[in-house]
Amino acid sequence: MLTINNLVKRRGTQEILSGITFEARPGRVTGFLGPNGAGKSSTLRILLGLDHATAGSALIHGKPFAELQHPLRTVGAALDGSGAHPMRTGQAHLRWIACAAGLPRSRVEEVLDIVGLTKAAGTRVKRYSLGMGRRLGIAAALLADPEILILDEPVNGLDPEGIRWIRTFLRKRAEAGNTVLLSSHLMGELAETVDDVVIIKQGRIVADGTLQEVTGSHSTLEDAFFALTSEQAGDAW
Ligand SMILES: Nc1ncnc2c1ncn2[C@@H]1O[C@H](COP(=O)(O)OP(=O)(O)OP(=O)(O)O)[C@@H](O)[C@H]1O
Repeated sequence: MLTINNLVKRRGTQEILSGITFEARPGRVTGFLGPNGAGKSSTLRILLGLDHATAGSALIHGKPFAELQHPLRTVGAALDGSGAHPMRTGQAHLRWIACAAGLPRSRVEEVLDIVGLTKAAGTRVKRYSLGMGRRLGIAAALLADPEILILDEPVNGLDPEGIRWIRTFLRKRAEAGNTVLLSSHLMGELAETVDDVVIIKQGRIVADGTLQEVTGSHSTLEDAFFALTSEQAGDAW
């Protein structure tokens, strides 16, 4: 369970998060959606202990990330890129992380299989496509088999096959009882994947509910998203 409560972040004179409140629950895929610069990554970075909040809290099972007893077993995250050295193979990258985290080597082969990278395990990361890099980032996040998965813009730039794979993968994760939180500025690709939707615009939550609730009277989630996020002129996309 992820609980974000009245989160505020100021950078200099700019308030980039203004009282963000929402939850992501087990067994569900929660889509954290909003245009570029809305504050999605900033929220996720605070949740993962990579940045400090000015006020409010972002808790994982009721605790800040830094206080988790078993952080890797609790939460896995893939933010931008795979984070792998381009000259390393995907397998070597994962073995290095597994070793540092005290996880068995055999788990590397398991996660390579889960993300469909077994055949490319021995290929250097510099030769990976964008989609393969995403899969490698997800594989690293899965190494300790965490209950919670947090992905920042997982479908951005992927081809239809890659998007389909991510959708199926996330649905399976949630159906197994895990909590999945993903951010995106793309709506069309996600409507079939998410159970719950949180929409952020200019550092404020403008909608929060089940997919059906947020879609409301609009014909699609994409229409609802545009209606909720394009009220003011001059919004950046
Ligand atoms: N390190 C930083 N220093 C200063 N401002 C920042 C920093 N990181 C983010 N911001 C600003 O905070 C705001 C929110 O940015 P953030 O990256 O969280 O948005 P986002 O919703 O993830 O956008 P995107 O979809 O483009 O990744 C933006 O105005 C951005 O310019």
